[in-house]
Amino acid sequence: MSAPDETPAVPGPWVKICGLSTAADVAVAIEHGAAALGFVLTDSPRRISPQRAAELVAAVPESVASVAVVRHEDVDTAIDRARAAGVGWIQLHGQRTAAEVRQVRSAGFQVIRAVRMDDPPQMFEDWGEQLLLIDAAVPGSGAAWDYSLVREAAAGRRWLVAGGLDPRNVAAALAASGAAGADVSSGVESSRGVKDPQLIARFLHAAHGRHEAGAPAADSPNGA
Ligand SMILES: O=C(O)c1ccccc1N[C@@H]1O[C@H](COP(=O)(O)O)[C@@H](O)[C@H]1O
Repeated sequence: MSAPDETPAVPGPWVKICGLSTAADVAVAIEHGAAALGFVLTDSPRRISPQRAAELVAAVPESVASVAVVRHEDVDTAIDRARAAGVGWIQLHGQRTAAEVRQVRSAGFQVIRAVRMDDPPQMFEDWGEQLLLIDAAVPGSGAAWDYSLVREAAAGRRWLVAGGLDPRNVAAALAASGAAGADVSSGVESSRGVKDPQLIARFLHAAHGRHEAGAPAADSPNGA
């Protein structure tokens, strides 16, 4: 379980790879510098059981945050699933309240609270979560948006940009938005719900501004 009091100190942006379901993809994400790994415990093509998540989390070092992703579940259910998965973090999507964030924190979890880029500015205020996550207007759609639009509203917050990111646009999205990190699911998949290890590696390298000699450019299709 990884549940530090603050977001782990990693050099560069804090990058989360979401929707992992295989040990091989977990290993690639860790090897290439992911700060956090997301396990989807809610309705999604990427959904896995808490028990499967626990098997994967067992191989995640303390320095990397393991995150249970939930959406419509009530907080008690989210906490039960996260405990069964052995994660230290819960990513809360859906309509949430500050009281729910406090309840999850009181249960011992770090919190990523997801909001939409077109939410009213008060939704970007600090409700006690470790990180805010600002997603597309249609969360999980994989659609890119103008990441600069929330720069002012989110200034002063420690937040992750998400929605439609891929190896080609993540560096520009980080620069335009002022976000402390990025979160991705669709943009590192070869088909819906199927992660591509090469895209995971390219995404992490691009987000961290690493362009190793011999590595295919991140701004070409599929990095090829
Ligand atoms: O990844 C999912 O299937 C998912 C399901 C339910 C809630 C959130 C989910 N993922 C999060 O969605 C955003 C955007 O992802 P994408 O890169 O546009 O596909 C991201 O924060 C994921 O953590």
